[in-house]
Amino acid sequence: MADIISEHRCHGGIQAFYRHESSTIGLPMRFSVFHPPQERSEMVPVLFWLSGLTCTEETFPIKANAQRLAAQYGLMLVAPDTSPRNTGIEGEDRDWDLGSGAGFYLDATAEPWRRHYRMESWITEELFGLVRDEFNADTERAGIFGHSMGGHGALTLALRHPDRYRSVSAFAPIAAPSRCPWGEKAFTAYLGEDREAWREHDASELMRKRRAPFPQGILIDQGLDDKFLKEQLLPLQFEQACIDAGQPLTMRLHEGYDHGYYFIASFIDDHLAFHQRILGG
Ligand SMILES: N[C@@H](CCC(=O)N[C@@H](CSC=O)C(=O)NCC(=O)O)C(=O)O
Repeated sequence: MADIISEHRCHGGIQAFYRHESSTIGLPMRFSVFHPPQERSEMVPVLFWLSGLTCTEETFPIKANAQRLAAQYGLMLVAPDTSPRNTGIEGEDRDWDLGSGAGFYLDATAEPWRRHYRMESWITEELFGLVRDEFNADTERAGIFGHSMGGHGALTLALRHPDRYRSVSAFAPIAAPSRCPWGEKAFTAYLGEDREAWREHDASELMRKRRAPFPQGILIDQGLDDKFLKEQLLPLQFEQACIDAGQPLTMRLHEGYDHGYYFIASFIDDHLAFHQRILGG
């Protein structure tokens, strides 16, 4: 059972914030849900949003401006927090790109993270089931999208669980984490030194293995004034992997846009329309 933290009328629906005792994480976890007005009378498709480093479950509902069109389409939006919190692990709050706010959407296998840092299982199993059982969500029509670390999460969780998610898109994803400083730091800490294990959580590596699991395509938007583009994000690695795998991909590069939520808010409507085309009806 999830406890309501707060509820707010928004575009005829409800923007809600929840907390639940997660058996997967072993601690309380938070998430937000936009309930569209249609949910009062029918089951609605559900779109999971994964946020980036330093974000919480509040960042997307406050900054992305997604509720207006989600209300029109009748799409539920679920945004989980980005990591466990207050685990007691020494140094969990020391770095903004590791530990709190930086769960990387995988199940850690290395100490001291492995007990609580189980974001993949939480999102794909426990939270997915909670949304199905407690809300009027049709999880047979589920999609996933995200930004930066959350773009990495959306692509990897979709590729690792294609039975769960029928549609996937991303804004400025960390597209080849095995080859960038953010990914190398997180994977070393959470998965250990064995780079073979990293491949199972790297979207570009997974795409080469999975061979085009999304026939209706994948949408990626990337700003060209993004300060993280060249060192951390490496979208061309993913584009090449899609070409090699025969996976249809629309990769849009935008002059003048940076990494932040003004960029996301500028193109969020296109992403909602993309998912609605696949999940709607
Ligand atoms: N503290 C960092 C900047 C952190 C940052 O830019 N976080 C991004 C996601 S980065 C990849 O996952 C974000 O979404 N921030 C939230 C926001 O409201 O913009 C630094 O010092 O550079």
